[in-house]
Amino acid sequence: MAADVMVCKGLHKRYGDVVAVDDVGFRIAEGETYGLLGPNGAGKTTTISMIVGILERDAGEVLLCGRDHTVNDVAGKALVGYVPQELALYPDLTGRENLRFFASLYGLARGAAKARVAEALEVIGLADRAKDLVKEYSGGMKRRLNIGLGLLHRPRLLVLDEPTAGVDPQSRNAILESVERLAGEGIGVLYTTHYMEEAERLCDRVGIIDLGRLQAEGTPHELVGMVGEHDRITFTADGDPAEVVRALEGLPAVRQAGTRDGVIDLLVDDAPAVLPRLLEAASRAGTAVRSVEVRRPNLESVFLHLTGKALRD
Ligand SMILES: Nc1ncnc2c1ncn2[C@@H]1O[C@H](COP(=O)(O)OP(=O)(O)OP(=O)(O)O)[C@@H](O)[C@H]1O
Repeated sequence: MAADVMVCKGLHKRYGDVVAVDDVGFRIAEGETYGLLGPNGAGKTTTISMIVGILERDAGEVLLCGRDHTVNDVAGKALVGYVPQELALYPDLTGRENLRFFASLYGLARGAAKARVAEALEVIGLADRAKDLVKEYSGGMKRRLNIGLGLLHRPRLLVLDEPTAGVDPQSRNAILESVERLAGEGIGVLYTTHYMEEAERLCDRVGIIDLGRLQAEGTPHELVGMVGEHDRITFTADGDPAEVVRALEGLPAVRQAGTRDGVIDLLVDDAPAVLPRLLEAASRAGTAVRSVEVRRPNLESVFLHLTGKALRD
């Protein structure tokens, strides 16, 4: 089993009367991408700020690669690459100059700095724009460069706070691909987002946070299984919908069948597996299916189920 790069337990933070984080704990292994998913104000940024050691915790524990990590732990900070939501770039320098400057802050020697800067530019897909001034970059390119800054010292844990919020589709894809590549190289990734499609694509495990508490945790598949919802298939077909329903409702995988505004509506166990048999049965009953729509429960349904809220409010 891969070793843990980060373990936190019992994290707690209060701002006056507001309990921002309440007894949060989870672990991230080498090469694992962990998604912290929650709506605005859920406590994501407060949690990661305590993990990276820029915010004092009221209670709890953070271990990075097995060592206790606090705000005063300078050596521990070398294990973490933190990419905040806000950009920390010099607009009048080029992309490469920004990276070089931050490499010098990390105390990297000239030769090593050059190699790490080239490596970071490649991972974030900006090698061909490295000579351009950052003020001429798009918002998404700036975000990518911001991620590059967090990689220069080769951290064991990369913490990304909503890295794709408000970026164009091309940069979003470049960011997701970079994360996949870094995790493939063994870096542990902590990723916060409102976008459940990103969590479904990237994250090995997801923690759902709301009102400062972890409401559930698991692989996307486990979480979706927890809700216990069925897949839904809706058909439009020629002929009498009631007759089509009669032909389909006896099939073993069909949990429920009915009609709604002339549309046939089925709840089934495993839509992709059962769909060919349904189409066959419909055709045997003499109906031509005109359209089919399949909807499967996803992290959004889990979130709604647990909190009664949509992820993006
Ligand atoms: N410095 C602060 N002072 C007072 N309250 C704060 C402070 N920082 C955060 N909070 C409060 O703590 C709660 C959690 O905020 P946090 O920023 O951690 O949420 P979040 O999940 O990161 O939200 P977002 O998705 O909007 O970034 C919120 O109610 C917020 O208003």
